[in-house]
Amino acid sequence: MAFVSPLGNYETLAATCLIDAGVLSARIKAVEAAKTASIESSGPQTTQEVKKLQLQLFESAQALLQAVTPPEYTLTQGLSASIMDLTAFRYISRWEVAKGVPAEGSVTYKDLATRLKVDESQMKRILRYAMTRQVFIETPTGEVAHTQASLLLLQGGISTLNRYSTNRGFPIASSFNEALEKWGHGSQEPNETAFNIFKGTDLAMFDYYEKNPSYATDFHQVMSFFTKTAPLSHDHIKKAFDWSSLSFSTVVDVGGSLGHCSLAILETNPTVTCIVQDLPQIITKATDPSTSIVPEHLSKRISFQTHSFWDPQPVSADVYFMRMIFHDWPLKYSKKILHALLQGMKPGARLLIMDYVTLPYGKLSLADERRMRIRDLQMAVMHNALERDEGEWRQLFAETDSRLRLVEIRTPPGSALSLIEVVLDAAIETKTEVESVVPESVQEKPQPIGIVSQYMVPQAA
Ligand SMILES: C[S@@+](CC[C@H](N)C(=O)[O-])C[C@H]1O[C@@H](n2cnc3c(N)ncnc32)[C@H](O)[C@@H]1O
Repeated sequence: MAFVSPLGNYETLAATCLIDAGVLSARIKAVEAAKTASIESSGPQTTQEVKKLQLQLFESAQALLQAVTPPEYTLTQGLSASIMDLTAFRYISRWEVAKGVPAEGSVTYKDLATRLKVDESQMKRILRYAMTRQVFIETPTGEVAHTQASLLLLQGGISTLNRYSTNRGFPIASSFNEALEKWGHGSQEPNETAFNIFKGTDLAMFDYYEKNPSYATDFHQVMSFFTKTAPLSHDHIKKAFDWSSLSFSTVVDVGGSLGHCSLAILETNPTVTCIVQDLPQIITKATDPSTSIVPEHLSKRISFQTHSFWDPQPVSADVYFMRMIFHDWPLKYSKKILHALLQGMKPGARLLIMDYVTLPYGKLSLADERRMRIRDLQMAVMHNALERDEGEWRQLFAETDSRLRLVEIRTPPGSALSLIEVVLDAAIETKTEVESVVPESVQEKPQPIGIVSQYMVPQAA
């Protein structure tokens, strides 16, 4: 007898949709009424509120849809749809179809095909499929017009992400099985991945990017797009830790890219200085006046240093900040990063890791659960890495060095990332890199319970 997942009964799920729909409609009506009466409706805040309610309804509807989806659908028709979504979006992105359609009004298939220099019949079939996903629409006179979704393809961030997902993400992920066949199951080597099969390279992804900076551009654009989304907003960096408690401290931002996180930290405390470390290509970009993102008023308190986190940490600082670094690396390599960092850390120094902390299966809404699992698999196919739960974070610290004490895990409301605060205790013994067994002293030592409060996940990362 198959296990039927407890998704709740149909009436409850449908009632939730009805309530959410009612609240959303009422809010939209109130906003419209305020506009008609020329009453000041509070602008972006109102738009945000409506979006939030729309998202709530979308999530309730997904839960209902999931409950009523026939079991065979996901494995058959649903799968065919996923394949054709990717095929159509890949075509649309490659031949920049969105740019050929006027933002207002419509265009005939013939004129559009001529504009794009493609075959009209092929294009029409692709677009008619995409229309089933609300991307473009056919007007009553048989012409092509934009929908809200297709218009988004004219925006930098979303079109870059769409191009990256269809051209890179999809072909890379589809090589996952080949990577396992070639290198075996459970490899922890970052150069034995689906990415390596896809590119035919023996370089790990970030090393490949260092050697092929133009190829890396898309990735960095996608990262910068994600950083602007609410769940990865810099505000969470400011709120996750009491930066004002630091006095004339130096923060080393390891793998800090162009320094965007450090800039957020600097804004919280005028006595703090930051050193951003990253690979040579990135530091060149960060310090080149034409690509630097550092505003004049913060330039005296931030510096950049070429440093690979595989090498001993050259700076002895009060605080080390590492955001979205460890999720790119499996246990074996994360331990190596920590060992190299420990070379520069003095007792009492703090390591602030801002990264994902996954929750046990089933603790999140279906939509959030799915987003979390997507990210985890992205790490698997790109790097043989993973998103960690609290136990896996504890394991990483305990297996690296018994002096690394996890103080607390905090998740600011609305943040996809948690702040994991770790202190280097003054202690007796440092484990060597080759040892991987958790020593008895650590097993017996009561660990503080981490606080994983509100947990939200972004669209992807
Ligand atoms: C996922 S990005 C995170 C960037 C930034 N910390 C943030 O939160 O947006 C990973 C960063 O690690 C850097 N990186 C990769 N390998 C590195 C290495 N060996 N040493 C230092 N930085 C490295 C990459 O260049 C990139 O900037």
